[in-house]
Amino acid sequence: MYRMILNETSYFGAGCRENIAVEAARRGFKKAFFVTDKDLIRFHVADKVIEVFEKNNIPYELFSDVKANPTIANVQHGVEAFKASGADFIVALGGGSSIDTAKGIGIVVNNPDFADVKSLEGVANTRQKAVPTFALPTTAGTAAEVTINYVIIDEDAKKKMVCVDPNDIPSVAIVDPELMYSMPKGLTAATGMDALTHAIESFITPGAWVMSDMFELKAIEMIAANLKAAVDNGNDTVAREAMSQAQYIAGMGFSNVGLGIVHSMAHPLGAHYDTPHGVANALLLPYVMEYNANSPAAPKYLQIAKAMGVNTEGMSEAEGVRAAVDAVRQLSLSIGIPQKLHEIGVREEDLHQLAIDAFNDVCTGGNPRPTSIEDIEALYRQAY
Ligand SMILES: NC(=O)c1ccc[n+]([C@@H]2O[C@H](COP(=O)([O-])OP(=O)(O)OC[C@H]3O[C@@H](n4cnc5c(N)ncnc54)[C@H](O)[C@@H]3O)[C@@H](O)[C@H]2O)c1
Ligand SMILES: [Fe+2]
Repeated sequence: MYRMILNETSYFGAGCRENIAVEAARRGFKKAFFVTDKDLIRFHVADKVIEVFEKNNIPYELFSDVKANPTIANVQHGVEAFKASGADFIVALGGGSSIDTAKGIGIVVNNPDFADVKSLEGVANTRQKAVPTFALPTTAGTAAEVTINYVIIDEDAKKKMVCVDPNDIPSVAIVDPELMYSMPKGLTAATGMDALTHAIESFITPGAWVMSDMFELKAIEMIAANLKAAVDNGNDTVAREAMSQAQYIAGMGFSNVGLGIVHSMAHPLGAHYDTPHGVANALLLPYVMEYNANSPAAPKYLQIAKAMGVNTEGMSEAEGVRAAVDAVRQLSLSIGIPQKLHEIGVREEDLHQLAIDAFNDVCTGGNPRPTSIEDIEALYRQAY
């Protein structure tokens, strides 16, 4: 048996943010609680949504107390601000950080038993759907606008909590590439590699099936063909549009079948050093792909290589594995991703603790090769 949970309605394409007004009117919503972050205000991305509110006389309350790699406090402040606002729906604009914070807010407002936020970790037993949310991604990476997950840092425990809850899925996704043009090169590169990691991990996870495979292969193909162009020229409208769609397509799959230990290993880096999520994934991905090739997923590497643009005709399974890993490493190098953990401030003496945290991450269950704390620590050392 397989399950697919997706948005009620999704829009794609340049300028599609105008549909905030269409959907709000259709649903009879009166006031928006607008969740975003300070950089998106500074880069005038938030203005593009505020213009839609103003043009259509939609009152809104701005909440921008969200940090990259958001915390429990971000969610709790948001819950208080939402209650005081008189809003009846949420508009979340941002990368994964703003959208995930909005998901946490929407869940806690309608499920007050979980006000501590900590109890939402893993698969929480919430009873009510979140406050209806329209999610507008500004990065082409996390696909948080279509996933049933959100990731919040518990600062006391120094831990990224992965929360999995179908009640949090945004009702409307609005994927407008014009909200992504202002991403600097490094952010475009890192978030694009996050999307590639989603596609590859969920293509080889044991729960993958025909429909998720269809999404993930297409996403890999689109990312391989467009990510470098989007990094090289942020105003390349074709590459930006393709990336905005590719990351969503990857999300349709991974949200429903799960990920693997690239994500398990990336999360503690975010919690301990505030490493940007995409950088952590991008750096670890080739090492973990090599490790996971020793699993029942090995035959699928040929398909990954092919989707990455490699001519795989006549290749053996072992050659397919090599080709897939090489293609990913090459793409990563070509867009300036750091290749070693010591370059991004990770401390060697922390690697054992990081491995324990990674092993206990929710994503570990989706890995195609059964793993252990020792194996994960060895992978961190290899990437060090
Ligand atoms: N919900 C999910 O399914 C899911 C999946 C993967 C990752 N995540 C989580 O998402 C978070 C990472 O999200 P992210 O990688 O999208 O980045 P982010 O939301 O953390 O944003 C990083 C920085 O980039 C800025 N930024 C975003 N869009 C911009 C734009 N268009 N122009 C200029 N600056 C912009 C932000 O203001 C912020 O300062 C992590 O916490 C990660 O764990 C969630
Ligand atoms: Fe991710």
